[in-house]
Amino acid sequence: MAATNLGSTGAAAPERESARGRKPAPAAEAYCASGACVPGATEPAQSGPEHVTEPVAYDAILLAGFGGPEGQDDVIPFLRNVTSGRGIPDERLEEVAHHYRHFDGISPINQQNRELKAALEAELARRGVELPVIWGNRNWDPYLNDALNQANERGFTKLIAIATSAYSSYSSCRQYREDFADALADTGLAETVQIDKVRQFFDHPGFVQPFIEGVRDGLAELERRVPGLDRTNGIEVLFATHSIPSTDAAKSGPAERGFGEGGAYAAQHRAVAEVVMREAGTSDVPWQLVYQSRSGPPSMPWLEPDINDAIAELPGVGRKAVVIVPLGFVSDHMEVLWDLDNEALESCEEHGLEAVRVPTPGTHPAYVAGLVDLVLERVNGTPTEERPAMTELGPWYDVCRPGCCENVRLGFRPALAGIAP
Ligand SMILES: CC1=C(CCC(=O)O)c2cc3nc(cc4[nH]c(cc5[nH]c(cc1n2)c(C)c5CCC(=O)O)c(CCC(=O)O)c4C)C(CCC(=O)O)=C3C
Ligand SMILES: [Fe+2]
Repeated sequence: MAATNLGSTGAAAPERESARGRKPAPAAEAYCASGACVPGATEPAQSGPEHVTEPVAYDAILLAGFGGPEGQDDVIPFLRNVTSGRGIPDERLEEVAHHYRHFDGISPINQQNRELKAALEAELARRGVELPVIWGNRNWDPYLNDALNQANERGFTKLIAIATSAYSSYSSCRQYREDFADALADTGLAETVQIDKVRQFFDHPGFVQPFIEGVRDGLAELERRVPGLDRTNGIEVLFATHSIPSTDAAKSGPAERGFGEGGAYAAQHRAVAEVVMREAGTSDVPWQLVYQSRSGPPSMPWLEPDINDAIAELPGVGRKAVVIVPLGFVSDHMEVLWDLDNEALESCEEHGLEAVRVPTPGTHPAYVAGLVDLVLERVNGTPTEERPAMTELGPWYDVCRPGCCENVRLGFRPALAGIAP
């Protein structure tokens, strides 16, 4: 999270272990579970379909979250899990811990995922879809391993995963895929359980709709608060997302598609922001994409500008009010509560700017229904041209392309739901 400095202690690309201290899965069978594999082949497939357009009889949905601490005693063990393999001493972790300490050591993220799970179950029931939802986290209890053991006990062998993360990058896509492979290896289920994953949903209407409503309502609220506010000059819409190391950004998305600086990660955010401004009927209002929550050593370049630096510039160009849109986030977790509602809103106050922060999708009915649509797309094998996507970049891949979202700093780990590099 913001203003921390968590460089590793220097060991270059250390051998990574899972949070549970086991070695990663061997590659071949891991790739086969993605459906991208040639039957009988011993080497991972080098090519395969972008979209799976054959129906698949899934047994259950795997809701994969980030995980967060739920009490003061959980905080350091949780941070050790998140930073596992980077050799960061506990004293440095305490710097990050103070955000969590401030909220009694409780991240809201697990409760938000419990609520999302319940909302998904209700929507599935409403539509008569008989797919149970199993929830597991990358970094905290209930872990992905627990979810897979539970799936196995219930006799489920084909799982369709939803990761609570919308865009393409190492942290927001590939790391989930790697952790699926690790969890199958840890639980000894790599031979029996198949995990596929729904496409990244940054431009799915269900994810975008809540932001469209949020921008519309946020602007109306500012116009109420500041009489005579000039929309074309007085307001700035700041689309905020998690900063990532520039090297990760450059590697985000399939290697063969040139997305320019910031890679697919920045391109997807820019494209969605444009759609939101158009659909909210606010194309006359100035906007920009800004980044938050950087960590790592200052010597390492991360995506910029930082939201607080961007805010500081606004009074100089005549802005009196700001709409902050947490475009990179699916729920009001710590990054939103601390880095936006605490730090960014404080920056606005310091610079004399009226500000509103619009809601994240959370359990918005459109978002929940959209996630169910994404699952049904895979159950039914929906043809590419029938898949909704609000930007020209999508509909994104069901099966990630070779080398997609690789992490050059941490090195290669096998991943599910993709084709081998
Ligand atoms: C793109 C992105 C998302 C959005 C996509 C998604 O939603 O998945 C995201 C989400 C989240 N990140 C979270 C927490 C943390 N992220 C960390 C570290 C990092 N995140 C990164 C990126 C992202 N992170 C990166 C590049 C690092 C540096 C690691 C490295 O060098 O490779 C650290 C370690 C300390 C630090 O470095 O600050 C923590 C504690 C929580 C939980 C919040 C809660 O508890 O409510 C959530 C949802
Ligand atoms: Fe993070």
